[in-house]
Amino acid sequence: MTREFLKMHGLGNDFVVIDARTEPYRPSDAEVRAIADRRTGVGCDQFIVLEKTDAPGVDAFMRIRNADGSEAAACGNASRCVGWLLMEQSGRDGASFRTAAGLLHATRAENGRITVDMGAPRLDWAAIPLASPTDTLRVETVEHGGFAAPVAVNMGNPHAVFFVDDAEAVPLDEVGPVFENHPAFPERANIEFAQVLSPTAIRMRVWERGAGVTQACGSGSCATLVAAVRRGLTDRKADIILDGGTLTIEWTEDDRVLMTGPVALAFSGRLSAELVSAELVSE
Ligand SMILES: N[C@H](CCC[C@H](N)C(=O)O)C(=O)O
Repeated sequence: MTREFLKMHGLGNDFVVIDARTEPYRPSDAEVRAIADRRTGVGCDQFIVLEKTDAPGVDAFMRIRNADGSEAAACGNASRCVGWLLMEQSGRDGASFRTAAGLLHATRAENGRITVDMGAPRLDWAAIPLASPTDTLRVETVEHGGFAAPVAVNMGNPHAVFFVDDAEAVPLDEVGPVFENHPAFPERANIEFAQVLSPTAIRMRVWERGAGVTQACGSGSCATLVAAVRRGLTDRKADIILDGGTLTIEWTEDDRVLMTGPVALAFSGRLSAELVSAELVSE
């Protein structure tokens, strides 16, 4: 059995997308890792499967898997790509789809960009989650390597946002995994390093849980804006300047986080039967 896929990305954060709404598909961790492999597979940061849902007005359930096979409940860049795909298929200017974190709504924005309402941030220590009761505005237990205590934010997935003077100088490959796997984060965490440039602009680089350094992180950009506002560093709407480009994030007064940015469809293809049953191959 082979599977058609689409290769998409949001600012270089790339995805293999499979529409399994008519033929269910629940790949094993090994299959996901094999498909995500940049030499022997298609290569991607996240593997996205659209699953059938009977909920009225909801077009699909979006299953998110990191390159390491782990499942995540939010992926902002993939949400924009899936929102665009669903709108292209329906001919409508909006799409609603569900993730493990809740219901998302995508709409068209100007210049071919897509806006996704990523919902309300979760700010309580237990919602991040953190290992013990902690002030999420300054998580002291995570201090390491000269980096001041981060802000913890959950956007459906856990994030730790470190504010730094120079984002370019952060040794991501060295400190990323230390913080991702820090015992303060029982479900691990996505790690953002943010340099505030102005009240409406932040330079941010990211080490993603389950994927490592990526060109962009949509949920991480949302978490970064929320963290900056909580610290009084920016306005409630700002541009997040990532390695792969810029996202515009707004934390509205009625507690919704709106993310706007581009989407791209790079190519389509077909997974070989060997790749789809990678578990057999890797045994
Ligand atoms: N690595 C994330 C999932 C992908 C998030 C990112 N690609 C985005 O655009 O939000 C996690 O394990 O929570």
